Amino acid sequence: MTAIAADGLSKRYATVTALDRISLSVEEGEIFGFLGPNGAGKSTFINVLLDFVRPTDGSVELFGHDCQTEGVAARDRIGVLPEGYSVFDRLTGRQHVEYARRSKDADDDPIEILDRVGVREAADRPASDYSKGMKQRLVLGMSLVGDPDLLILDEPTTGLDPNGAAEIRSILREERDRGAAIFFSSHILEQVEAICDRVAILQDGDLVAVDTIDGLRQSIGGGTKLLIDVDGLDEETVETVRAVDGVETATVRDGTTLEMTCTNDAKMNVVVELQRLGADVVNFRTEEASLEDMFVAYTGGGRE
Ligand SMILES: Nc1ncnc2c1ncn2[C@@H]1O[C@H](COP(=O)(O)OP(=O)(O)OP(=O)(O)O)[C@@H](O)[C@H]1O
Repeated sequence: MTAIAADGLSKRYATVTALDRISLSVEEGEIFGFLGPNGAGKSTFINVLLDFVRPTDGSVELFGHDCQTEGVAARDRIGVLPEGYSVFDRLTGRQHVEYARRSKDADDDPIEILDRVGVREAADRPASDYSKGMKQRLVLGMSLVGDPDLLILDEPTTGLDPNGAAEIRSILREERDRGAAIFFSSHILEQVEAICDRVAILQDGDLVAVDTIDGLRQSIGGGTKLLIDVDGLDEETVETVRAVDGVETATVRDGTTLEMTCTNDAKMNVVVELQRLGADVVNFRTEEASLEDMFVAYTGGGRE
């Protein structure tokens, strides 16, 4: 079933278009990453899902229920890790999960939930004593209560060390495998790449790409990056290469390597252009494009 269906969703503030006619859908059983530079509109989109913000135009549904006009039904089956969440300082971890259990009318065992997110040892300590990463784990645990069909997570691995981030990724995979949809925003591209089935890239309120990571790769230079080692590489050479038709990005790595994403047709033209300039090419190789390369190619260099 479709978990999220946005149709022409727009949000305008006085002078800013935070979302510009966004249409996308997220299905149950998939992990969907939401990427974009600062100010792209990611939080605004999530805030419309939660009805903290009202759209100017268009609509969005969760499981077929409009987020604004049928809010209670729309949010009945979701778990949320919001941006800038706060915990109740005087309540223990266990009491937080009990609170989530009551409000969702669920019967999960609080200790099992706390164990799953790695804070079982701190179950009976007040949340004010928790570190930032422990608070993040606790709120993620609360979002899992009641086996929601959709998890909406704003930067779920913020504040976690690499092991913690890997544990959270494995929890998200388990949730996906039991059939839930996972929608999460992140600025950690490696994490998105490691876990997402599909990715959306948002920039200045526009959806510039929605695809699988492989699909994004294929649309940028056949999924490969070209690396050319040039003796005495100078800025003029880089600028000239950048201007070749079909070259999407061209940067310098380690002072001597020209790193580029480009269409397949452009590859030969780049080599020809380098020869014309009299550049001394010492090596030529390709590498699989990373999500970061794709993000730069799509957003023109902006990064969160
Ligand atoms: N209440 C508001 N009033 C006016 N403009 C706003 C408001 N909330 C957001 N905006 C603007 O809308 C745009 C999108 O902001 P949003 O917070 O959704 O971006 P974001 O992608 O979540 O950014 P970040 O990664 O920095 O959190 C920005 O230009 C922001 O300044």
